Amino acid sequence: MDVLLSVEGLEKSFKDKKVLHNISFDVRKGEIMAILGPNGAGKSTTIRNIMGIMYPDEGKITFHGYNEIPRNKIGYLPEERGLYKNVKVIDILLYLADLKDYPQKKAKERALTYLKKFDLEGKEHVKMEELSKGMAQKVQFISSILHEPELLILDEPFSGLDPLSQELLKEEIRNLARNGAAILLSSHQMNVVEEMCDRLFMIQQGQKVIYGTLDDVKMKYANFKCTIRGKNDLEKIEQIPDVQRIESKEDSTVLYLHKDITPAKWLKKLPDDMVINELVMDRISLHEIFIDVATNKNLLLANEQMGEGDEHA
Ligand SMILES: Nc1ncnc2c1ncn2[C@@H]1O[C@H](COP(=O)(O)OP(=O)(O)OP(=O)(O)O)[C@@H](O)[C@H]1O
Repeated sequence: MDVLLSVEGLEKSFKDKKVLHNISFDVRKGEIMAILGPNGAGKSTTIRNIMGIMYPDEGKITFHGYNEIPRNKIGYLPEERGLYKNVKVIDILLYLADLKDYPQKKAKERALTYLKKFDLEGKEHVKMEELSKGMAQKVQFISSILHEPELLILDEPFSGLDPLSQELLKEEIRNLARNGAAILLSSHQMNVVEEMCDRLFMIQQGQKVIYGTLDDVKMKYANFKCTIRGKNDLEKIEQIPDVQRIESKEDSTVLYLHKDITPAKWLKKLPDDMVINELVMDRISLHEIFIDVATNKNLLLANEQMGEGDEHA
């Protein structure tokens, strides 16, 4: 896949506090790439540097290999929401499209199509201040895609949206990627990332901790866990080999297993008299990986496993 945006060796400090350390990743045409990390990790700072809202101390950002970032080819939904309040929906959409040199007639057609798609038909002449928060957010999303950007940067696009609107938005983001847009998405909703993204880049305290395809990350980093429903003595469960951690509730137990176990072999080690009403063997979720990384539990492991060589997997 063609690399559209390339970020190389980004460094950024605020006064004497360094908040980005050697951040490098790329976003390719037609992919949805997630940028993840705990609060304060450096996601928005990275995005603001890409958008030219601030400048890096070191490093290079290129678009199709060129240093010049063409603003009219980028769509951006910032973390801070809010468009001009005292302006009608259609006027703000056309104004923003015009700023990107996008033809007005086409912009109007697209605006009306998207308003309908996002359940905002008939709202084109309503003032922004009269919309609900979620409605205004959908208009802001429309403003970020109206000019058919090649690169779309979405900072927490789903926050504050009801489930139906989230689904509509997800579908539209997938559509845009299918049609060739490169999408960089920042989200704290790991289930959404797991559902939608092709690759992910995770930052912790301004440093890369994980970078790779979702499949790669799960294969290399998500150990197996075994959930057993059935009432069993904890003492007996504790005898089972290759278990890293046990979470036990009333009649359900989750066994987090060591890396490198072979599921079929491990299952044979369960005691014959164990009460099993139901058993599920799967890998830990991205949500659990995130918590492990954010609490530094597996930080070392993450760095070891996702070395430079894996980046272009
Ligand atoms: N303008 C600024 N001046 C000084 N420090 C800043 C500024 N902007 C961000 N920071 C600091 O940089 C670090 C990274 O912040 P950033 O907003 O990039 O994090 P984030 O990953 O987007 O977090 P969140 O998930 O909370 O949005 C934080 O320690 C923050 O306090």
